[in-house]
Amino acid sequence: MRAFGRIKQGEVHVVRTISNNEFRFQVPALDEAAFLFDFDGTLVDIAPTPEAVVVPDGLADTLRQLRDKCGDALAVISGRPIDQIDHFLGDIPFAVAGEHGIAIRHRPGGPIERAALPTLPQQWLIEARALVEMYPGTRLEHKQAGFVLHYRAAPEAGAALKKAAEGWMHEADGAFHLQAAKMAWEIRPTGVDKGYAVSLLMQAAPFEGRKPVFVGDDVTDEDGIAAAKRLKGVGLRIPTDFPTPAVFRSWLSMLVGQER
Ligand SMILES: O=P(O)(O)OC[C@H]1O[C@H](O[C@H]2O[C@H](CO)[C@@H](O)[C@H](O)[C@H]2O)[C@H](O)[C@@H](O)[C@@H]1O
Repeated sequence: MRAFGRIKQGEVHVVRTISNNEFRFQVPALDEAAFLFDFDGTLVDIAPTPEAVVVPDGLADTLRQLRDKCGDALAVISGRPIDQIDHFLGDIPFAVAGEHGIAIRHRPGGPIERAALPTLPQQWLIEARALVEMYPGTRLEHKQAGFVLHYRAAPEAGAALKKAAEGWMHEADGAFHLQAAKMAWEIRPTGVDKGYAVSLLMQAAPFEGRKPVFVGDDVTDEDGIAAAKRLKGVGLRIPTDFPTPAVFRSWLSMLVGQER
């Protein structure tokens, strides 16, 4: 499904899909806005595995144009580590926040700043490795500060993985928490989220003084959406405001003036 029309009345955007559904929201003008986008399920479609994601034709060009038109104020805020966003998007975003805000690179070529957080208990990793061995099709994605148990290829294993993770969270006594993700459970240190990343990025150039427009699709994105709204900006979610990533991308290309 793709958007095929947009009416802009002042700052009100109306996206109409081929099936004639209508989505309305307000977005600041490009010279007043800062854009902070989630990656998986927002800029790109969900794929069977994290590596299988495809950056659709035209997206890089659209994002470059957007960055150009909003004074460089374009960031990607992802649950993925920063190097994976670099792999898919290269130098397109000005800033990148990875691991849900734990790692932030504020400017192109700049250092990656990591939040100081509790160290992941190695015993959980050992147990997680054993667990994914027990359930074929599941997989472990190890991040620096936590890990993800994926069950997209083995949906029937989701409940068992969750139960194990809940046991670890009981031991963690609040230092870590369990995040529901898309066909996955993520174990993350408590204290940093995408809202923190939005707030931090918005404190410095080229984002400072602009109104944040955050777009995401998952539970973890709700913190980014809330932070953008707190900062007098806009928080939009797929599927509430855009039915699919494809419609979101169509809207983006219309926003920068390449009507599709
Ligand atoms: O914050 P995001 O940029 O949306 O990243 C969220 C997680 O995305 C990845 O997993 C999800 O997307 C995969 C590719 O579409 C999919 O196969 C998987 O089932 C999803 O859970 C990534 O692997 C995670 O590290 C991110 O936290």
